Amino acid sequence: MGIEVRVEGLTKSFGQQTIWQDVSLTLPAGEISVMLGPSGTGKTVFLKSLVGLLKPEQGRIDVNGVDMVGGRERDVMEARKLFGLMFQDGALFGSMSLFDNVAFPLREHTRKKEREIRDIVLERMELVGLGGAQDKLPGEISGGMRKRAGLARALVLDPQIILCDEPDSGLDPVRTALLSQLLIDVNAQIDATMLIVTHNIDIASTVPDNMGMLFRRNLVTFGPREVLMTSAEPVVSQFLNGSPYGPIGMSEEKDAAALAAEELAGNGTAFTPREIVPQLEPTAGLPARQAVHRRRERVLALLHTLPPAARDAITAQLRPTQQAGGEAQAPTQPVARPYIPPPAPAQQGDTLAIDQDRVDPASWGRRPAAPEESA
Ligand SMILES: Nc1ncnc2c1ncn2[C@@H]1O[C@H](COP(=O)(O)OP(=O)(O)OP(=O)(O)O)[C@@H](O)[C@H]1O
Repeated sequence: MGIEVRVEGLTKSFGQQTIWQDVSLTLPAGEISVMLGPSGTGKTVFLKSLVGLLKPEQGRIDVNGVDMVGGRERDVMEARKLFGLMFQDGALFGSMSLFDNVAFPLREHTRKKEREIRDIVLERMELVGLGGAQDKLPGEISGGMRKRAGLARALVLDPQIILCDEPDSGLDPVRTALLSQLLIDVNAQIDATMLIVTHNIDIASTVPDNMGMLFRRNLVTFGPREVLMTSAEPVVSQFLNGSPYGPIGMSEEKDAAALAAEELAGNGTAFTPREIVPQLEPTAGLPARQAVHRRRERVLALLHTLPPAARDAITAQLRPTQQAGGEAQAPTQPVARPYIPPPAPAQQGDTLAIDQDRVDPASWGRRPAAPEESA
């Protein structure tokens, strides 16, 4: 199971510029969380701080008993091995094949033999739908494939915490929907704690268990997804609705005069309640997400602390139903799948389609057929 990440009172500045201050939140073990926020609000800085690559001036980040801010560098380096990182652009080495890119962390951080490395790399590439593409160079493949290669690389060290920085950037809507499904499927199979930074509302509304938002150097909110989805905060409403009207401007925030002018023109940030889209479920045939059951218990325990709108939304979805026999039973999970048109004919490996055979959990630990065998 993934590891809980506890952030307390975190403040980060670069010189005179405060990026965010007094940020406190907990990423629950094995659950998927999303961090939203306009450009430049410090989401990437937050991810880099979690893994100890940037050092906030104040606060602590507890990962498996190690403080990633003030802990001994040797302990921080050790704790860093618990993380898998997926960067915006895949961050692949252009001169290395996909195989070598994905193998890189294993060669750098372990003493595994090449045969074992090969097995792990091919498994993870298969998991993300890149079976057969191991000899390609990053420059020879599509942006979607590069993302998936980045995800495969993030998975090779069996991470217990996965951080994804804008995994959807540059992807078309279909690839984004398939990527959302892939993130859910990966979580179902390895039960890792995941934090995804994204601007994409489709990912935000269908993938995470928890959501947060950074704005004006502060964490606006962080908690069960229903809290943010039902929030009447103008900045949250504006962001989720993609509206030009509200506190977010081109240079992050509008001044009071600009906001007053919008109000006068009748373009104020009136709250419009939005429908909560059901969360995606793992692809048929994969194990159920273990986090769902843990989250149900956790969220029900903190229900009384949440705003009424969030409480109602959660109660509608989570409250165990009392059956005639008296036994409490969890409600069936709502099923929501984005419409995915049939994939166009594609070259081998040049699609983000989740092929059932490829992601069959039984394939874990089994060496997939080499391209010439499967051709
Ligand atoms: N190493 C650094 N030195 C100085 N300033 C930095 C550094 N890294 C980031 N910043 C500044 O921190 C701020 C937040 O950057 P960050 O990349 O975290 O934003 P973001 O929310 O991820 O933006 P986007 O959504 O556009 O990717 C920016 O003003 C950026 O210029």
